[in-house]
Order: sequence, then structure tokens, then C-alpha cells
Amino acid sequence: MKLQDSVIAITGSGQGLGRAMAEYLAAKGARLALIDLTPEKLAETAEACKTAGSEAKTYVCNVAKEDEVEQTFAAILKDFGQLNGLVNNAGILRDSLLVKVKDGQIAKRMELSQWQAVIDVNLTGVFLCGREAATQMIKNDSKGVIINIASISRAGNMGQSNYSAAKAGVSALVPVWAKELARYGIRCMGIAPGFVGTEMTESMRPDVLEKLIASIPLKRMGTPEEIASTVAFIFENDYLSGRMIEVDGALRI
Ligand SMILES: NC(=O)C1=CN([C@@H]2O[C@H](COP(=O)(O)OP(=O)(O)OC[C@H]3O[C@@H](n4cnc5c(N)ncnc54)[C@H](O)[C@@H]3O)[C@@H](O)[C@H]2O)C=CC1
Ligand SMILES: CC(C)c1ccc(C(=O)O)c(O)c1O
Repeated sequence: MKLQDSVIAITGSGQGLGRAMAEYLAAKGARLALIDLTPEKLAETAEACKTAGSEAKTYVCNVAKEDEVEQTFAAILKDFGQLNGLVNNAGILRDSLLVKVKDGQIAKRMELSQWQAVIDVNLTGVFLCGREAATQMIKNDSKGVIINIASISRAGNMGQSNYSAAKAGVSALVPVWAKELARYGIRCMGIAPGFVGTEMTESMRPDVLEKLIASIPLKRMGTPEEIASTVAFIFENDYLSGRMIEVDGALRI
């Protein structure tokens, strides 16, 4: 797929990796539909896309709400007249151990609310946006690509029952959708990043950060641009479908 003039929706593009993807794709001439929870952050990303040389429109939407997702994708089609790609990037963390034993007492640690919040956004949100994007692409007879952003944690990370389950889930959707949607000219791929340097990691305690970096075989975190360039590579290579690309500096959890 040529990125020039294609219309790409990115969830969670108000900051972090989603914003980096939007800027990177804008510089390649893609037109962006930016989706996030707050208008202020979205406006900043839209401005950055314009500076990078392309058009961007913003959509306030909670990806976990079916009606909001339906309205958002209908509005994207109305505004742009087509949809060629979706990056399912929005995600949250609510880490906690499952249970903890202290002084012989067993305590439940991960609350049902922590579990459900992460499943709602990181798994159900991907399902809802993927279903809506596929529907609009098929309706418009346009070829397209769906990319699910997972995580190295999909293999199972301590303290992340909710997050690991959701990221394993969105990874499993990749071959399912690749097989189901190929007949409509839609490809589906996933990316599983390792630790990526963002504002969050920049604010970590230096000693914790140092230990973390020491555990990565390449001895550094990834950059948001390295994830964004992987997104662009997937869009531009028409024989990629049904697979995960691991961008993790060789780290295994
Ligand atoms: N930063 C990292 O090191 C890694 C990140 N990832 C994944 O990459 C993706 C992006 O991560 P970051 O940019 O670091 O996160 P971030 O927290 O900086 O940005 C996530 C964005 O998603 C938005 N969002 C959250 N809930 C939403 C909802 N219900 N509806 C719409 N938007 C919502 C937030 O408002 C925020 O703008 C996530 O899926 C994350 O799990 C995976 C591996 C490593
Ligand atoms: C444990 C993994 C690599 C990880 C680390 C940090 C974030 C984040 O800040 O959002 C993630 O989403 C992760 O998957």
C-alpha cells in the first residue's frame, strides 16, 4: 500500500507511541484520523501532523464503548470518504500481583475493577475498532490494513495478569482477522514492542531505569520512531499478513 494520500486511523494518538506513529505517517503523506479520549492532546498531535506535512482530523472516543466507536468510524468515512488503515494502539496499564501472602495471611491483590478496565480498553477496544474498520473498508470496497499493538508482556509478565491476557488476546486476533479478511483485500498484522523510551520511562528512578536497561540484550530501550517505522513498513509491504513483529531489542520476559 502506498502511504501517500491513504487514510489511517490511530487510536490513542493523543500522546506517546500513537503520536509518534501519526507524525511518522504524516511525513510520508498519509492523512490521519486521530482517536483519543481528550481533545487537547489530540489537537497537539494534529498540529504536529500538519507540521510534518499532512492533513489530520481528531475524534474524541472511548474505544471501549461500542456506540462511540461506531459513531467515530462513520464520521471518519464521512470526513475522508475512505479508510485504508487502522492502528489499534490505545492501551492502559493497571498492574498488580494476583494475590500476596504476608505474615501467613493471603490477600487478593488484583481487583476485578483493575482486570476489567484493562480488558475493556486493551482487548474489547481492539475488537470494537477492528470490527468497525473492517466493516467500513468492506462497505467502501477499499483495501486496507489493521495493525494491533501488543507488547512483549503477551508472553506473561509478573504483576500483569490483566495486561498480559489482553495483549495475548490482541495477538491471537491477528491471524484470525488475517484469515477472515484476506478475501476482502484486508491484511492484519501485530507489533509486540519491548520497553520503549517515553515520558513515563523518562520519569523512572535512575537506578531502576539502569537495571531495566541492563536486562535488555541491546542495552537500550526502543524509540517511538522505531515502532512508528515498523508500522510504516507493514503498511508498505503488501505480502505481510497474519504475523507479529517483535521490536524488543532481543529481550524476553
Ligand atoms: N511504552 C512502552 O514501552 C510500550 C507500549 N506498548 C503499547 O503501546 C501502546 C501505546 O503505549 P504508550 O504510547 O506508551 O501509552 P500512553 O499511555 O503514552 O498513550 C496511550 C494513549 O491511549 C489513550 N487511551 C487510553 N485509554 C483509551 C480509551 N479508552 N479510548 C481511547 N484512547 C485511550 C490515552 O489517552 C493515551 O493518549 C499501548 O497499547 C501499550 O500497551 C507496548 C509495549 C511497550
Ligand atoms: C512491560 C512492557 C515492555 C511495557 C512497559 C511499559 C509500557 C507502558 O509504559 O505503556 C507498556 O505498555 C508495556 O507493555
